[in-house]
Amino acid sequence: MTRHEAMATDLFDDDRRDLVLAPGAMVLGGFAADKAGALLDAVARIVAQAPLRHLVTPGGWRMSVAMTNCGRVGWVSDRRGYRYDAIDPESGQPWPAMPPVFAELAGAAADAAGFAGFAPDCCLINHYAPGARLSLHQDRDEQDRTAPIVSISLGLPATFLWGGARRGDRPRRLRLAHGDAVVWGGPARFAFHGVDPIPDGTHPLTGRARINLTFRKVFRPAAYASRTASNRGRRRWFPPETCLSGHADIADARGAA
Ligand SMILES: O=C(O)CCC(=O)C(=O)O
Ligand SMILES: [Fe+2]
Repeated sequence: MTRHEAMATDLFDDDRRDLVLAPGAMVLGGFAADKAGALLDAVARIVAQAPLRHLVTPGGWRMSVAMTNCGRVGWVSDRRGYRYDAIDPESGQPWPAMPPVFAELAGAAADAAGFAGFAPDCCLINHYAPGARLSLHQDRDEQDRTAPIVSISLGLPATFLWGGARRGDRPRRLRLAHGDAVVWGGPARFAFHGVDPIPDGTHPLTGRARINLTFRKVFRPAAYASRTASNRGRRRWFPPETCLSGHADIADARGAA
C-alpha cells in the first residue's frame, strides 16, 4: 500500500471527509447520503422506462456494467461506435427526463467542489453487480469541455481508480462508499479513471449492487454551439448544433469483463 492509499483509507474512516485528488478533482465524502432514498426512487422510475442494458463496445465486447440514461441525451455504444443519442435505441423513445433531485444534487456537488453553475444535460446510470468493473478511460465525448463531471456512488462500495493525464500513469486507488460524490473538471477534466471489480456484498438500499450516477454537460451553451455548428453539423445522431467528436478507443477502454 502506498502512502497515498493509506491516507485515503484513513480519511474514509470518516465518510463525511473530503479529499482533494488533484487540482480540479475532489471527493466529497457522504455528499449525497441524505438524498440517497430519493435518488434511488428516481432511478427505479427511470429504469422502468429505459431498462438497464449491457452495451456492446465497438470492438464487440459486452460491458460488465449495465447502463441507462436520463436527460436530453444518453451515452450509448454499439458495434458502430459510441455516441450521445437523444433517443434510447432500445425503445425508440427519448430518454426519461432528468429528475429535479438529480440536477439539484449534481449542481450542489459541483458548486461544493468549486465549479459554480453546473447544469448537467445527461446522467449516465451505471449498475454494477458484484464483479462488474470499468477499466481506465477518459470521459471525453462531451462537447462542453469546460464543465466538470459529477459522479455519485450509491449502494455497495467500490475501489475507484484515479489515474493521471496519461493512460499509463499508475492510478491511485480509493474506496468510494454509499453517498460519496467525486467531481473532476478544469485541469483534471480528462484524467483517466475507472472502477475495480465490485466485491460481493449486500447493501440495505440497493441489494447486491452499486449504482453510480455520472452527470455530464454534453452540450455547449447555445450561443457557442451555433458559432461552430456549421463546421461540424453532419453527424446523423444529433441535431445540428450537437455533433460530437468521436474517440473510438474509449468504449473498449471502458472495459468489457
Ligand atoms: O462508476 C463510477 O464510479 C465511474 C463511472 C464512470 O467513470 C463513467 O460512467 O464514465
Ligand atoms: Fe468515466
